[in-house]
Amino acid sequence: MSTTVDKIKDVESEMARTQKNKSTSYHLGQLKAKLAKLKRELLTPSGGGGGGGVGFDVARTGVASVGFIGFPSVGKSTLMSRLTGQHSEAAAYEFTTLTTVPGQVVYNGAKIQMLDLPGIIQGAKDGKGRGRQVIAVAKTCHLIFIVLDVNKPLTDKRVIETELEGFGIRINKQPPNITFKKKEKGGLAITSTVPLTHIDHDEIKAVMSEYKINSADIAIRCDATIDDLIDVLEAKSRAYIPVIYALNKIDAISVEELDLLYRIPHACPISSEHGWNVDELLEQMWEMLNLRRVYTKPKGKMPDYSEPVVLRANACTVEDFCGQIHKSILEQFKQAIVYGKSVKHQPQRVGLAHELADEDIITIIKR
Ligand SMILES: Nc1nc2c(ncn2[C@@H]2O[C@H](COP(=O)(O)OP(=O)(O)OP(=O)(O)O)[C@@H](O)[C@H]2O)c(=O)[nH]1
Ligand SMILES: [K+]
Ligand SMILES: [Mg+2]
Repeated sequence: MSTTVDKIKDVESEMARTQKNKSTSYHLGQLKAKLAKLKRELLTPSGGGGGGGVGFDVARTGVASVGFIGFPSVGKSTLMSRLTGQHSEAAAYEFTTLTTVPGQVVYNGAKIQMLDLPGIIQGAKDGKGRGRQVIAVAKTCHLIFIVLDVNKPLTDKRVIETELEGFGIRINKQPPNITFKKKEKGGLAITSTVPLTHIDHDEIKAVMSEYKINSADIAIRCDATIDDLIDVLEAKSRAYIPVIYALNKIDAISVEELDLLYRIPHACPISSEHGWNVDELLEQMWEMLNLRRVYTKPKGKMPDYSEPVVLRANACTVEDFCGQIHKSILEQFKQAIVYGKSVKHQPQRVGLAHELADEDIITIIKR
């Protein structure tokens, strides 16, 4: 019996043999969908092993977690110790770190968990080394630092990205703007609001049929690729995670070389060893995490600016705020009075569903 890895190789080589043209687009669509399904199978084997594994899952603390991913000896642990004060063993030999090492940074009053992880190597997503367990942890983080050694060629960047993408992580990307609604009958009705330059309807039909969806309304609102469509169908095994490229060891390069590095999007050149530019890295981290600080103002008093309640952008309603303070507040909740960017009038009375903005000030009125 051939293994999933064998099957993947077969499909990949068939795709390589097949030229892309009008008459093969249906077949290629089928192959791409098959490939996506096989890859998912590989990541979630029935016997387990696709998940965190012993020593890899750690208790999550703080409002968000940031995972460190990179090849061995790029300086992840040195960065960890530098940022958090939590000692993580660093040394010149590869695979110094063998498990997840958690630490914490308090930034703008928000507790942020940092996860130093073992190095990964090419082929990690296919099970080389402990790569799968490592990437599985990264997949549950709110932000990933891809740590790169500036002395190594930047092809390393591409390799790491491929490893993460192969595991269903989508880097600095929003979910494709495609929706579909299954129907009992009537076939596929495909509508698009922009011209589709990468896919034709045959390819879409082939993919949908591989997923056994023969009748549905499909609305495409972006110039989607077939991979985008597959990402939507595989939504459960995809994670859209922001990434910052921490370009480490800049103490070892010239100013001219450093200048080139600044052109890489989402990059932050640093020296973990010397602590150079790590403030900038934290600032970028804060931007990317998109957290919201909400200050509590007891009735008739000044707001408490010392200890904000910090919310994530996907859970930032007044209800989420109350939940963070104490569940019992919800039972007595009458309304909230809010000052700040989330309201038109200063102040404004709002209900539980109101979404709060960064640095809003809130007073809860009880019944
Ligand atoms: N020159 C220079 N060396 C650094 C810097 N950061 C780390 N190093 C050195 O790089 C080597 C590896 O550092 P680690 O922090 O152990 O790297 P790692 O990525 O955690 O390695 P693994 O846990 O083995 O994957 C050590 O010898 C560090 O002293 C830096 O900013 N500049
Ligand atoms: K090391
Ligand atoms: Mg390490």
